[in-house]
Amino acid sequence: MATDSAPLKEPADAAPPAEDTGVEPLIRFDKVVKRYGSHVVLDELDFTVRRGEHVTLIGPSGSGKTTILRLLMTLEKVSGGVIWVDGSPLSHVRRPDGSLKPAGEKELRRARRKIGMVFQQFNLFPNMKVLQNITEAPVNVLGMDRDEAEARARELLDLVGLSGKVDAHPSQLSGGQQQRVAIARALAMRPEILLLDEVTSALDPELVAGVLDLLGDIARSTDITMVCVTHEMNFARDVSEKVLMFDAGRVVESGSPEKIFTAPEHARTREFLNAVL
Ligand SMILES: Nc1ncnc2c1ncn2[C@@H]1O[C@H](COP(=O)(O)OP(=O)(O)OP(=O)(O)O)[C@@H](O)[C@H]1O
Repeated sequence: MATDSAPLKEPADAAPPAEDTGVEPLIRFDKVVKRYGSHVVLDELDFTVRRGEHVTLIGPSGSGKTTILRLLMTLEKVSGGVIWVDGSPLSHVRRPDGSLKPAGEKELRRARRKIGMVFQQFNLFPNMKVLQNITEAPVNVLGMDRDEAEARARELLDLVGLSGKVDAHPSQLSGGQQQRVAIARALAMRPEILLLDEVTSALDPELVAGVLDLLGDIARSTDITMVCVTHEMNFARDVSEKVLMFDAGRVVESGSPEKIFTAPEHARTREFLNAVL
């Protein structure tokens, strides 16, 4: 992974600005900048996600959607601005005087526990059986009792329709089944936020609908907050309450799926949707 050597800008204000509604959003990007060398990928990006909301990020290739998820997963560090999660800075820690400084690896690891991510390429541990893939992080990161972790893993495998595959290795599963295990693995950490990064892009076409149906069921039956990057516009329409259209590292338009897909206001949104729909 390339590292970003650009110095971190100190945020001017250590308190998150209040929402219009008076309710602090679960996620707030506050003038977030991400640079790779001189390439500015996110340009003073502001957006919020409410608790329990399902938000889809759309936009052309290279507009910064995956970067946003990687920043939220603390796999990357911001070059400027602050990411707030549940009223606390994700990207920073508070000094005793209330000012903020960039978070170190330890704080980032702690922050990561609230957030689960499912990747395009599944990223399962190939040498571990399905059950161990799911119990590994709860046991070793959260310190959960192994029996409890296994009981939870079996419940989750039931939820994703794979209770018969407890002892299989990932290589013995189809792509769709591997992605279901990856979803169970993310949920095993009981995250408040689930990040989905083009989770069906690597699947054979006949497996896509099953995985999307499962995610739709999870969205409807839990109170988890979801941020999805997807090229599946029907999924975005069915599952999300808010769609954010990105271009060149900024939100050019946001709104309900109905508004974005049927009456987009911005020319870039219309161009993008004409190309993908
Ligand atoms: N580790 C890295 N080092 C250098 N540049 C990077 C790195 N990661 C991403 N980029 C650049 O950042 C920009 C945004 O990438 P990102 O993957 O976030 O876009 P995206 O909107 O998710 O695109 P896509 O829809 O194609 O996945 C791209 O120009 C990409 O080349």
